[in-house]
Amino acid sequence: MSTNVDYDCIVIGAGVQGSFTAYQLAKKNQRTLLLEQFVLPHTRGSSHGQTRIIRKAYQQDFYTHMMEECYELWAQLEREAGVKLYRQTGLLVMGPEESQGYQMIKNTLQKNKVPIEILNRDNFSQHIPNVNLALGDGAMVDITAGVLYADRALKTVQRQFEKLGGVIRDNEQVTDVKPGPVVTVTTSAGVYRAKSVVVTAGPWANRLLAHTGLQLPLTVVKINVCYWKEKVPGSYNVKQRFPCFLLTEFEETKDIYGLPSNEYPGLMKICYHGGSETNPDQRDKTTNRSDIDILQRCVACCFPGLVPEPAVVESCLYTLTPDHHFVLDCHPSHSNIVFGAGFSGHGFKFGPIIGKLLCELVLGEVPSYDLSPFRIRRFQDKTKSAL
Ligand SMILES: Cc1cc2nc3c(=O)[nH]c(=O)nc-3n(C[C@H](O)[C@H](O)[C@H](O)COP(=O)(O)OP(=O)(O)OC[C@H]3O[C@@H](n4cnc5c(N)ncnc54)[C@H](O)[C@@H]3O)c2cc1C
Ligand SMILES: O=C(O)[C@@H]1CCCC=N1
Repeated sequence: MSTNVDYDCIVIGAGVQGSFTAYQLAKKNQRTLLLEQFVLPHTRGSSHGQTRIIRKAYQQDFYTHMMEECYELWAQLEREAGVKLYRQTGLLVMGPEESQGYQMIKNTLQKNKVPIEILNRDNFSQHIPNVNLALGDGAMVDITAGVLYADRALKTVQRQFEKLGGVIRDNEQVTDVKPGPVVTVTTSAGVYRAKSVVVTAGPWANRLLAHTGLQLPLTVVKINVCYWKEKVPGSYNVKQRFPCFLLTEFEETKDIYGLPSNEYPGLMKICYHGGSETNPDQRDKTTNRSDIDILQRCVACCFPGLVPEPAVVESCLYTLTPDHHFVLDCHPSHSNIVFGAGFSGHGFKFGPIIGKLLCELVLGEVPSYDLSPFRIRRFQDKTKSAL
């Protein structure tokens, strides 16, 4: 080990993005430290919970392209660790047939030859029982989509990182980051020096980046994670191959999405893709339930086999960018500080590819994908740099 650094790289934040980045760095023989402020596993950020949707159904080609490789990377991790992380269920996409959002998803899937099934009003209920297709809505199924076992995935990638010689220190909050050719990271327990640092701090990203003189246009919102009881147990169950779903519009508001009942017996997860702004350290002090009113109307209208009142409500955080695209970049003044932030409520499925891309940025390699949709220069006047 060289005398003036403790690690080649320090990754700050052990959510899905930091954990995959640390794992990729260790695979490239980088001596890597992964720091986490809470005791692992925890439920205070964005990566907790048992399930997430994985899909290629996106409006933008660039996400669909990244997902092609990402499915392979998930499968590779499953093989390496000998665990099952993905279950194919398909994703039912419903939305006003003529709307731009619905048509853009359909075009992207067709253009990229993703296997899909278009359903019409006559064969819909035969394929998808217990769901009402709203008048004027179209329906299609992204066949290869499914469920990722999120908590298990996080634990698995962290264990694989440690097997590669990586070090995880949890219950250790980063309190300062001093930029320079060698970056000095101060925590609640000590001081570490590294050639480079990756900030993957989720809802706390701006708090960390402030030490480096950078602020991104990020908004943190609290999501009410709602579970709905099946009237007939099993009718929306993953074992019955009930699909995940995405409703691109309901009452002209944001998307609504759901996953088959799985983690809690007899309860299906259905959430509104939005929430109210919060301070991540005060998450439980604020409760806005206006989204739950919308969800109740949606459940009553489209899911007649569910009790239209949530049986369980949990909390999770989104960190939103203005365009809802991720931020993957190097610090404008310190190229050895790399960050991944603003995953805008849809980043989990991309974990393996985000890890690969952030690792490439650390190593100064040409990124495997065009990063222009994710660079900070797109924000122009919204990015505050004190340097
Ligand atoms: C309800 C909900 C449903 C979702 N559904 C989907 C889905 O179906 N499919 C999908 O692909 N995505 C989904 N997402 C989005 C996805 O879960 C997130 O994009 C992803 O988890 C973000 O991960 P992250 O690593 O950036 O953040 P986090 O998981 O929040 O990780 C950041 C970590 O940094 C740590 N940290 C912060 N500051 C410090 C510090 N100073 N010192 C040390 N550690 C620090 C935090 O404690 C935290 O552990 C959903 C999100 C939510 C909330
Ligand atoms: O990322 C996902 O697939 C889910 C569903 C759509 C909205 C956000 N998260």
